Amino acid sequence: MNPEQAKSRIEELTQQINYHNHLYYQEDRIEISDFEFDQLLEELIKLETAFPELLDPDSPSQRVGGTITKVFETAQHEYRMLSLGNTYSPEELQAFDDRVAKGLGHRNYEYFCELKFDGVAISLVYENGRLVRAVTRGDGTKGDVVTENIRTIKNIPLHIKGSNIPAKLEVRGEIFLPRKEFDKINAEREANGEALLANPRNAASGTVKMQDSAIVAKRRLNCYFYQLLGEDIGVSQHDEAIHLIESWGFNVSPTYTKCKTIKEVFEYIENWKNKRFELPLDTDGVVLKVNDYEQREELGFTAKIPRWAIAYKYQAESAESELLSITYQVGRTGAITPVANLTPVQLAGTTVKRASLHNANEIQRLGLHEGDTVFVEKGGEIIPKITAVSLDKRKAGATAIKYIDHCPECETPLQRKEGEAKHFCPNAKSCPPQVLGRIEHFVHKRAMDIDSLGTERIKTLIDQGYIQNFADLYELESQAEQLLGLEMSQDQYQKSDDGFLFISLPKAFFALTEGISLSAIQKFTERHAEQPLKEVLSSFELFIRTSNKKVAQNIGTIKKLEETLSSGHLPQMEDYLPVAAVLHVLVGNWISMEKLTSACMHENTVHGILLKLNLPLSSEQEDRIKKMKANTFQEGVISNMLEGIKASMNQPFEKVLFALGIRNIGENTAQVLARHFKNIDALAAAGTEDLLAINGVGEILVHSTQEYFKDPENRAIIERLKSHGLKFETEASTQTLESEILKGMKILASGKLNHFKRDEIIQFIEANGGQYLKAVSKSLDFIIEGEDMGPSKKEKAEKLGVKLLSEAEFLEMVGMKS
Ligand SMILES: NC(=O)c1ccc[n+]([C@@H]2O[C@H](COP(=O)([O-])OP(=O)(O)OC[C@H]3O[C@@H](n4cnc5c(N)ncnc54)[C@H](O)[C@@H]3O)[C@@H](O)[C@H]2O)c1
Ligand SMILES: [Zn+2]
Repeated sequence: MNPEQAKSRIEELTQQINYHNHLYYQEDRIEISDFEFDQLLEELIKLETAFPELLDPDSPSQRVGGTITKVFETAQHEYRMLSLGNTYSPEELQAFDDRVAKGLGHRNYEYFCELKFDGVAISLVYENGRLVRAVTRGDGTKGDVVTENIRTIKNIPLHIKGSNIPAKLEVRGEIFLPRKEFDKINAEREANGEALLANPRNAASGTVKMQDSAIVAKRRLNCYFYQLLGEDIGVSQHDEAIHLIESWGFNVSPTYTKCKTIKEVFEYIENWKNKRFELPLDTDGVVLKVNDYEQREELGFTAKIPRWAIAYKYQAESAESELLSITYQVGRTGAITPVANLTPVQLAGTTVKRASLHNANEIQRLGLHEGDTVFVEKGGEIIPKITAVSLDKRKAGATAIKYIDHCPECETPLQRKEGEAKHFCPNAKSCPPQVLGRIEHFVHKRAMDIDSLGTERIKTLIDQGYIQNFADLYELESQAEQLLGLEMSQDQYQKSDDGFLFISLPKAFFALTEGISLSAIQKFTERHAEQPLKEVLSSFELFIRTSNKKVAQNIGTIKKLEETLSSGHLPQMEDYLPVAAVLHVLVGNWISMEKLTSACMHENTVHGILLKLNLPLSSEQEDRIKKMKANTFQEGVISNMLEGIKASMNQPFEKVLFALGIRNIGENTAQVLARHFKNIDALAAAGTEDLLAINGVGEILVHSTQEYFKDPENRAIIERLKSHGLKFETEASTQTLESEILKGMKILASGKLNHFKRDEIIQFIEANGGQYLKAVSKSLDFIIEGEDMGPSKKEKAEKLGVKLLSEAEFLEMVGMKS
């Protein structure tokens, strides 16, 4: 490559890297994997090394990738917050160790190793044991002050206790969102019809930079600490520092260890390669650091990274597998997700049987054909993905995968919106997973809070036609009697094309016999799965003779079953028995076969059939028939459920509004809207202007709200809910008299107030016509200065010429002089 070519390639790389850095740090999004990003950076560094005259001091190779935002105050870091060098190759890691050895004149040294946590870096400054400031890494020199948000993280000490705590110290760590929390948030977002968070790292980063600490608190972020800094911290080794901060109550990941040689480091890396997936958070490598602080000083820094530490990053593992089929899942919002079913392979320590395909574009991009051999990769994600197809192994005559055009759950033709990657089922009103999703959202703890209604129960009530939307819940009471004995899992049933009900062999055998356990019967039927039904029946007789005490009685029953099957004109199905035949044996002759068969049409469970026939059964017969059923609704469960439904009528308007599941109206928006409009009719009648005037309401929300209220069916559901006594207006506020005394004013409160708690002051300002802003800015009318308002905030306010009012002055102004 000549200097000309190098120059243009360097420019190209710089531009690309800056673009991806911007996405990654400012927008919390990615378009390429970390590996691809690191390759770009490595290429740039190589070129700059080969052509040193082309090195621009502003090159992304010389700078820490992040920047500061304009929303928060900024603070200078006392010690720069650097990045880490990284490598994916053992050879380069060995080369790093050689450099360290050389740099230290081949004296002895140790490495402190721990996992590289995939989150966001944070710096906490403590003065006299009190947390005074939390700052993001920013551009390495200065960062955003996000103290309020960080305070909400439960295991971050606000005061540190212990002896010998330096007057001033700094602790650094990585904030992360535990994978479980991430999944939970996404499940909720999906149910609310909100956009999903891409990965736990982006979610953590976005959360730390949120404007509203109350939402941050709900996200349950966590943090691992890995560094202690300060003038007189009194230790000279890193591991001692870690023990120290641990003893002060900082959360330290238990994964750390000390290694005496690079060989031990390699063992550590190998050891965690698969085990790291069992950790509660995403990790993407191992960080090794020279343990001794004096040795660190000798080794020093480059512009961007320390020379005494490096990150070894794990490459995503890949394996080959065969595509068996594609399942199309219908989400709670109707979005279709294709999932590849694969022959099981071992990957990153787990057996992989499925891989996500995201959407139709992805299938097309891969050019997937039936039965293809594919490469699967598992990175940080929990669900592996297919990265490529092995064309050499494509089977002759294989056809390309054709994407479905009808909903697999309800047969409605699928739609795809302009600019959206996913297909979706537009039948929101009666597509079962969508109905389930809405009702689950409705009963959610943070909505109507009916905790006696779990997913399985809701599903059953939908499948059996008891509810179609949440308004039906309030009419369940009148059907309590029918619910008794309702079956919850219907895996044991099959229906023929014309709607005739069959029951699995094990369940039927279990009901027909006595003294044999269901699991023994299941083992028996598994062993005989390949045999035709006739042979299975005679094998079962043999099984009874050799393993059961009640031989005569049980054989008699099976004989009767054989008779029924051969005499009647009952339909047949592999591995299943007609429910009519089993009931005939159990109930006896006094009900005709015709009646039984017709009752078995278009019913989904034995429970449904018995309701239809309304037979006077002996208790012994009832007991035996019960053995055919799945888990059922019992009396206690039903009364519990009905009580929960009744109690939910007391939920306040904002919860009811949230529960309705209007697109884009999350919990907080519901609160804001409820407070503003006070009742549902005012909200329904609100015009675009009225809505847009509210803080935090944008066009998208206006659109979905208006769409919702336009639909007569939604209005009808609201009317029904109203008639059942649900609250569709706010209760008269007990807190303050509403006034317009603060009308049009933009206000911030900072520091500790005596008269108000944090959320009270916000409520108070809003209830009196003012607007609460969360950061110091020019547009503020004034700041209410609390007891310990931060000096930097104060300075900024003064610089911008924003007026400061003491709490007493503010109280006087609103006529609440205390
Ligand atoms: N995919 C993309 O488009 C894209 C874009 C930009 C950056 N990135 C990725 O971001 C990373 C670059 O970011 P970076 O400069 O922050 O470097 P880095 O994240 O690779 O390394 C530095 C950071 O590691 C963190 N860390 C985690 N565990 C640690 C531990 N045990 N000890 C010390 N530090 C620990 C610290 O927060 C530190 O700031 C690369 O991994 C890169 O692949 C990706
Ligand atoms: Zn559907």
